[in-house]
Amino acid sequence: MTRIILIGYMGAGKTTIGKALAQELGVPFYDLDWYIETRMRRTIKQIFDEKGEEEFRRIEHNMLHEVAEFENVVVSCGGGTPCFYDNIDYMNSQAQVVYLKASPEVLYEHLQMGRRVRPLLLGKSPDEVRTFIVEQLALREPFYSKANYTLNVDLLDNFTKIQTTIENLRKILER
Ligand SMILES: Nc1ncnc2c1ncn2[C@@H]1O[C@H](COP(=O)(O)OP(=O)(O)OP(=O)(O)O)[C@@H](O)[C@H]1O
Ligand SMILES: O=C(O)C1=C[C@@H](O)[C@@H](O)[C@H](O)C1
Ligand SMILES: [Mg+2]
Repeated sequence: MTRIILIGYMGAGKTTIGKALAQELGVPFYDLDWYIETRMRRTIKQIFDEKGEEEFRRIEHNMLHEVAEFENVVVSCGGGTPCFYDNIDYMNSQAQVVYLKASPEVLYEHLQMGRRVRPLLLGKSPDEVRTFIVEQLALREPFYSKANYTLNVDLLDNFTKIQTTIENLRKILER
């Protein structure tokens, strides 16, 4: 049985790498943010706006328990998922959990790509976003580093190297 969960800060590449890894392993891919959006029929931003972060975290916790019980899957989490409730311990008990570790500089670069709305970064200037990443990453690192595997993705920072990331992941997971 293959059950792999990717965690890490916003922009680390959980969705990008997760999707590609699932395709290679021939198993379904679930992105927890997308799963929540489909189940709630609301975007993550709408949930934050309408219900607040605390309620979002409660929904996220419940939905994590749904997807982490599927068999033969790759799941990518939201950036904050491991940092609330007992989510990280629960994930470690259910799956091979991989922390995609990236420096604030690489995270910042990634967050400039794509057009995804990230409620926690809205309304911040580039400098404020940089400072926010450094400070929040320091607070979250103790949770992320509990993952039973860690892969540093700083050196794998371009599109062709996404394949190298997948190969490295398969090696450490022996999949
Ligand atoms: N190894 C990589 N090399 C180059 N670009 C990457 C790499 N990983 C991710 N990216 C790019 O960085 C951006 C953010 O990646 P992605 O959306 O997968 O991050 P995430 O961890 O899922 O973020 P979030 O927590 O906000 O959902 C994307 O545009 C993606 O193409
Ligand atoms: O880092 C976070 O706390 C978040 C990351 C996103 O994936 C979403 O789950 C949401 O925007 C919150
Ligand atoms: Mg994502």
